[in-house]
Amino acid sequence: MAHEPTQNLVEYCSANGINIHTAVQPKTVPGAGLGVYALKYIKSGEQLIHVPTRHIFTTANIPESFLSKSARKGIAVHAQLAAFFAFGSEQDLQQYRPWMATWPGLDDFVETMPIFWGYWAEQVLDKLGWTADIESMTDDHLPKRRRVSDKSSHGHGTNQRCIKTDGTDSASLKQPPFWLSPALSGNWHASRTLGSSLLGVMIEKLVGHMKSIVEALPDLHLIENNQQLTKFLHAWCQVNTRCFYYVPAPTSSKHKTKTKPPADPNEAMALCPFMDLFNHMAPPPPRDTFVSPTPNDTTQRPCKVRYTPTGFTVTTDSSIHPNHEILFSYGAHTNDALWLEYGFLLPNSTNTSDFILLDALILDTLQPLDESTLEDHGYLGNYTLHHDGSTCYRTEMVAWLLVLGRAKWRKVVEKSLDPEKACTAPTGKAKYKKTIVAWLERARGLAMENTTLLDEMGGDVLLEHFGTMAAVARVQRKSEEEKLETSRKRRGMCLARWAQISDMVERGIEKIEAEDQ
Ligand SMILES: C[S@@+](CC[C@H](N)C(=O)[O-])C[C@H]1O[C@@H](n2cnc3c(N)ncnc32)[C@H](O)[C@@H]1O
Repeated sequence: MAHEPTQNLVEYCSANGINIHTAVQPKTVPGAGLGVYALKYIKSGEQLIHVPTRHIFTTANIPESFLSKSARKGIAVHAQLAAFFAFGSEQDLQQYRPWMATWPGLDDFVETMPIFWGYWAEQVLDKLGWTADIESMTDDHLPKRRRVSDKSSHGHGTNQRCIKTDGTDSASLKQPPFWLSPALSGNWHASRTLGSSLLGVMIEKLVGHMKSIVEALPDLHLIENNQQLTKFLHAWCQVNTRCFYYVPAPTSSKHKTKTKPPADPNEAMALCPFMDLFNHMAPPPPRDTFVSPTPNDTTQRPCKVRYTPTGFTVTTDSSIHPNHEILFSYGAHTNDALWLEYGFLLPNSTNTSDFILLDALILDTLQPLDESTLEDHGYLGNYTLHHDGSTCYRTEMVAWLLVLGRAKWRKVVEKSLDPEKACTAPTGKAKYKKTIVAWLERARGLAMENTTLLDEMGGDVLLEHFGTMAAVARVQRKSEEEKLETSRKRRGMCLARWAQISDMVERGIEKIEAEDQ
């Protein structure tokens, strides 16, 4: 009987001096691909894994025959790693195959990561200069109907007919649609947009990476050939979701000083066998340093990951019970960031790092002079509502501006006074509360509206908004039924996020209403 990929990986690790605790086993986690489980009770402080430095994969492991030193200049580490795992020669990749065999398939990313969907996918292809003409040279087997991207304008040249996703033939979407959460799309579906969006930033990064690879390795035909383009995107997502922050230790004992980390932390990227199998849990609040945990404290905490000159070490930071999943923390990320970068949402209640941005809703209610006053004092924008319903200090300061008036508010800020104490009007606090509640009620209304609109989407409209990036769809060749099913799943993720946003907003309203007058 053929070995399971996870069993092969364990054997590969053991043969290569990668030390794995005997009570640790990778296995499938419903809804999360593979994960790592405890077979037996594991105490807090036990070492689970040690990966020697020679098995940490960095750009130093990419052979020059694939990418010369001079060609690497100006190519992000992320892009170099992705290109190697996508297009390295079989001879070079062979040694990593038992490890790579445990990585997720293309569908896992394409289904869950919004960069592959609808409007956003079109943005990627447009920025890459992916065109129907190039497309038709490489994909002759495709039915004509699905190759339409004729760019012919209808009437005023604003409504290009253009299929860049696997949806139906339709007018391409000109505005970022609201259906993702506001932080991802930059759009609350209110009159103001948020300006920047997490997804927009990711698209710029991806496109920049791809263009640099096209320049360095033109023979790959990365843009002209859908297979190649898809292969790169797949590897890019593997690297994005599996990398670790890593700065090499000094190479000799003579050079004891630590290697200087790169200015851009994204350049300190490495991949690491087995360690990339751990799923994420939100980081718990920091422990009170003066109180040691009680012996019967059973709260599970993420493992500690440390880099020492000999390699990476993973140690438990709490006891783990048999058959429980052992987890890492990928950092204090909002659910929007987890969705964008990793393609999943944590249940609202478990992500204490979650928050949403209220900027568009708050700025909508301000006069231009209010905005310039806030800007002059460094309070313009970045207004957050946290997962527990608390609003940030910046939001509160805007509410106080509307209560106190500009002149008094300026004095409060310049003299670092407490605005509540500085407010002499008897109805001041009530007005302050009412202002914040009004913003949150607007958020509640939009969340409900957007949910209803999403719920009502069906058939072709659903495919148009949630279709897969055309270049990728042409490689996947899913049936119409499968495409619709995938679109429904994606819509389901959006609905789940809007439900989380609604819950946060409800908690916010309850919290502010419960405050003393
Ligand atoms: C570093 S990999 C972890 C191993 C991965 N599950 C696998 O099958 O190879 C990160 C990916 O795991 C999944 N993941 C991690 N934590 C998760 C969680 N708490 N819930 C759902 N999926 C999770 C996401 O697909 C993410 O992109």
